[in-house]
Amino acid sequence: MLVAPSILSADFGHLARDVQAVCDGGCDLVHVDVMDGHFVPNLTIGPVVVEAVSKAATKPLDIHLMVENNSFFVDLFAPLKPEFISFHIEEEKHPHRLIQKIRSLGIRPSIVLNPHTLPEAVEFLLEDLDMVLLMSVNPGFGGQTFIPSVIEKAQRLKALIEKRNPACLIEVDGGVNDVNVKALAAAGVDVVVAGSFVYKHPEGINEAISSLK
Ligand SMILES: O=C(CO)[C@@H](O)[C@H](O)COP(=O)(O)O
Repeated sequence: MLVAPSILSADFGHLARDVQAVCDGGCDLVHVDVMDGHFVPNLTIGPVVVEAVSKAATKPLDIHLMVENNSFFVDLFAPLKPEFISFHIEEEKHPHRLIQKIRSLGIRPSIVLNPHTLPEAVEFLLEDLDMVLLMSVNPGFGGQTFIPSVIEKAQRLKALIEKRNPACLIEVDGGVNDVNVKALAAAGVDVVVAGSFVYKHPEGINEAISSLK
């Protein structure tokens, strides 16, 4: 299992320290939640802060856009050369065009599905995608409770991926811990995002990451 700690649960007063800590602790990606206060009822960080994250990180960035006007935000973050940019299908009229744009910028494209969105919504985009991110909470905040129906959804998505593009990864985000990660792994999930589990683990960040792996 690849692990992408969400820096939303970091101490923003010591952001570089907390980014370095998850990288030193063995994470695979650094997950960055960009929220605009419109698509979701929360506002987080823009390119100035994400540039500081990118300088502190020794692992690739995994940027999750929770915004209106995806294309504008892709342009803002592309110069930071993240590994992935994920955008919500619920907020994009022309997802195939945006996938092509992200790839043309040398970034791996990924689409996010909210809890209610069917996995079939991305079936005919899979061959152009490197990852599909399934939300296991409603986007906008860290520390929420895992929605168990995502496990069945991951199984359905995995079957579509095996048919259309076996190289495409499945990532799950929200309320992930060392218990539900086992069912996620069995369902075919490749990457988990975890914020509070990693940053607030009583035995520390390294133990949290290794227990998810
Ligand atoms: O995108 C989001 C929330 O919108 C997530 O990345 C959360 O930040 C994950 O935090 P936990 O649920 O693991 O605390």
